[in-house]
Amino acid sequence: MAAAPKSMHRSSSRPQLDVSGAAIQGNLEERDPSILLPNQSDDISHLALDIGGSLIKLVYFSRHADHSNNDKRKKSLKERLGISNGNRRSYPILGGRLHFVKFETRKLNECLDFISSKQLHRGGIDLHTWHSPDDNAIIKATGGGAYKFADLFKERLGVSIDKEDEMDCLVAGANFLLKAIRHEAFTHMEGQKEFVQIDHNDLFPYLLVNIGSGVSMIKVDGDGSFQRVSGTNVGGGTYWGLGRLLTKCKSFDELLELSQRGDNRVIDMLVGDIYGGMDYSKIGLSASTIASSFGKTISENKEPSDYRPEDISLSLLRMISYNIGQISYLNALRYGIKRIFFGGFFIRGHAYTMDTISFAIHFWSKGQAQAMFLRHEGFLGALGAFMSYEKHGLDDLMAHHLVERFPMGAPYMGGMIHGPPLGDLNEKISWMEKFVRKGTEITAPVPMCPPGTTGVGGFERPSSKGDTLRSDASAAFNVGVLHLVPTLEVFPLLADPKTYEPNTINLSDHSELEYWFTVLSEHMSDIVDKAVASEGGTDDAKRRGDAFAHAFSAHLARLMEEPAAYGKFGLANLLELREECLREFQFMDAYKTIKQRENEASLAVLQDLLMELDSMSEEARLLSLIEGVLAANIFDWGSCACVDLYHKGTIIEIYRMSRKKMRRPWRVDGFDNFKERLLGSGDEKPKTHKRALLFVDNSGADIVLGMLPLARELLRRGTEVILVANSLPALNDVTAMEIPEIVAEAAKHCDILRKAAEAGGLLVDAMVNIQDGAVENYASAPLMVVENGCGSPCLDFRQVNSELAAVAKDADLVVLEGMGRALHTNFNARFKCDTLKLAMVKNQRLAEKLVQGNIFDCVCRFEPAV
Ligand SMILES: Nc1ncnc2c1ncn2[C@@H]1O[C@H](COP(=O)(O)OP(=O)(O)O)[C@@H](O)[C@H]1O
Ligand SMILES: CC(C)(COP(=O)(O)O)[C@@H](O)C(=O)NCCC(=O)O
Ligand SMILES: [Mn+2]
Repeated sequence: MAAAPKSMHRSSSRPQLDVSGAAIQGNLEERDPSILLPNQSDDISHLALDIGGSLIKLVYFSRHADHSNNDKRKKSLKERLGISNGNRRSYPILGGRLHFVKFETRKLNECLDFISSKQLHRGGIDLHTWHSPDDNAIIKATGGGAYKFADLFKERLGVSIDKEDEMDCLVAGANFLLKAIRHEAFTHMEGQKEFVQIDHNDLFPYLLVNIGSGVSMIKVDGDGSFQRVSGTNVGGGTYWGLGRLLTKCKSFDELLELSQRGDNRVIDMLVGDIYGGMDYSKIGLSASTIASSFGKTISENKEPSDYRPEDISLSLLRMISYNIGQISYLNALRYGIKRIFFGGFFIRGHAYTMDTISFAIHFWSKGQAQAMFLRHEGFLGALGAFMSYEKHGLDDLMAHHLVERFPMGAPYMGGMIHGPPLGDLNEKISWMEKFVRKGTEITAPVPMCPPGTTGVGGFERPSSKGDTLRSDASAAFNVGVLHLVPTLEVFPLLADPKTYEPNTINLSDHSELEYWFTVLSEHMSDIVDKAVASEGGTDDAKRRGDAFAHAFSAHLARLMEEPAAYGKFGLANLLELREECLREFQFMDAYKTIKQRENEASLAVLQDLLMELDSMSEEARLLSLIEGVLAANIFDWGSCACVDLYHKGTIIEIYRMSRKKMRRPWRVDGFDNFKERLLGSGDEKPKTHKRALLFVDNSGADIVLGMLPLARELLRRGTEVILVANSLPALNDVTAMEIPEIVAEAAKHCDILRKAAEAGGLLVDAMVNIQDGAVENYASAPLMVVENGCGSPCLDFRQVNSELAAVAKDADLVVLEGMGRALHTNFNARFKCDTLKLAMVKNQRLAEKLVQGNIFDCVCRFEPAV
């Protein structure tokens, strides 16, 4: 075993920064000196490299200690529900994060500094297989640089490089991405990006074209089964190298940017130039088709400096992209392959490059073959090298284990600031402040005029007009951090997991995107106020609040410009992004005090409500309970309309007003069906539900006066009830952690709840009994709490906590409550069991779109098991 890396104990919510030995590198007068934190490291890290001719790609994994199994309550819940891990390892994979970073190969030193500042080379204390017998740390690496720089790595970092074959790695990386990332591949035609759903059973064979410095073409037939069938020396290095010679550009991005303002007709010889302005229609060539790239320069007596660098860059880019497209097509044809995936950093997410390649494939194959691109384009080799570590278990990863997040990652690019992802909060904020001071929008695009009419083989007009090229730093936003969460699973009650789509609203409709952009922007100041107040309103909190606002605005602006920048992104993702962004700036629970206050106020009137309910007939009570849930769902701090309302009355006043306004029929009214299912009709007594999962929404009146009384009714009828709540806070939503306390308080006023909570192990006193194994002795059906595995106001049933998935197997009733979980997401979702969707619509546009109604209308939708 290697010596343990210098790691520190730190709480998960507020990591400490180890600044011992911190030093500013280089010239202090420099604008952005590098800051090295030599003793700071992630908890445990593993690293793999792909050192290419142009770029070094780094994939590293940081693992965070998992404390979840220490929870006493959870353990007893597991026993109660018969969820056990037995002797087998509970999860085949480690939880943690995969980060993607790149450096220019010519700046290898920056890369070495980065690795050493994060101690990435010292990872793997608990997996001795990742170390060589002589205790030397080993880093897996591929690409030519793994050979060329092996000695340097040994010298500078004291690590040995374990060389992995480049082609093996490319294929392993591509197969992994295509299998594990839901929206990894996309087509790009005429400026339109479209994500492709890959059918894993129908993936092979495909042609993988990796456009790095040079180009490799690999026919892939399966995992580890492939053949490099071709390649070309005219690749990314050619574009960058020739471009540099011809334009004097200092960076690749500058060259690419130039192309966006270019007109290649000045450089390229077109068919029209040869045919006196006419088409050569007999063989299908229009006058604007390029007959000969750079051909026009032969007939003019000009020096290279007489041409505009913009035009040169565009001609070059077209020539090379088109050429690669054409050779790819020929190879696809040669092997009868229909799907071609393009990777490598030459692509650079650049619309024009992708359009040109797609055009070539489409044109030559007459639409038979399709070009697809990959979001992690340049990281295939590095990922493959990472996969080659034995026993990391990543091969078992499935799409539902991965959650992609988009933190403000700019400091990692270009090696300006080296620091750990969490500890560098301060630097992150400084970085935000610096950008704001400079008046530079972080995501500001470089303006681009649509190039003039040019043509390649009938490619009349480059269609990626309006396209933008971002600096490398912000382009890094395209690829987020992949969170590996082994505890996530597909919800087993989904009727058809394959076709399930959580989002109801399609943000690829630009007017929708614009609308939600405005709503979220308008809500910004309120959320910042709450967040800052939740942290005591200190100067530090204000500074973080500002940084959050800038970061989230930057994300919004970025998405407005390029809706597919972060992959397929729905409203649920957008709302979750906001919560994640708050957490990134260490606002762990912005609505903490509001939630407490509302819980207290509601608990104070619970007893009266329960008495009132108990005086009713069964039928009247059921209606009153559902009315209660709908009325109490008004307490939503995420809705602009509701926030306005709160300035006008107390919680109880608003609740009463909301109840008073309840008029049936509701906008969607399936109450009678639900009632019939529960109470039956005539003499027929229906079967009692065995287990109900109640997906709860907001704190305060919503949970206390709405969902708890409904739970109580089900319990009293003999149904086991599991309250399913968020794992992490989102707006004023109640979290799973907060519920036991609320239930304990409510149980003081109600025998039914008390007995059920005791039976469910929710009351701390009751825990003692449970450990005696006295579970069966409880007369009451149990009330339990399970977390859903997410921290968003919406819910994606493809990725829920494994405990929830386990308890769902015996459930025969699902109740989804609230706008986020029942309308924004899952309104159209179908389940294998009876389902009740309850929500008040607190947004006018949504009301119109979804239910052809108005704000504050209610939805009560009952769907019997399918
Ligand atoms: N920031 C950059 N610096 C240099 N080249 C870049 C950059 N971004 C994209 N490229 C392009 O990507 C190519 C390298 O792609 P990559 O997949 O990393 O291949 P390699 O492994 O050969 O370095 C370069 O030749 C260039 O065309
Ligand atoms: C974030 C929410 C989905 C939460 O609603 P809930 O699930 O609590 O009913 C909702 O507040 C929302 O859509 N807000 C933005 C729309 C608006 O301000 O009108
Ligand atoms: Mn909510």
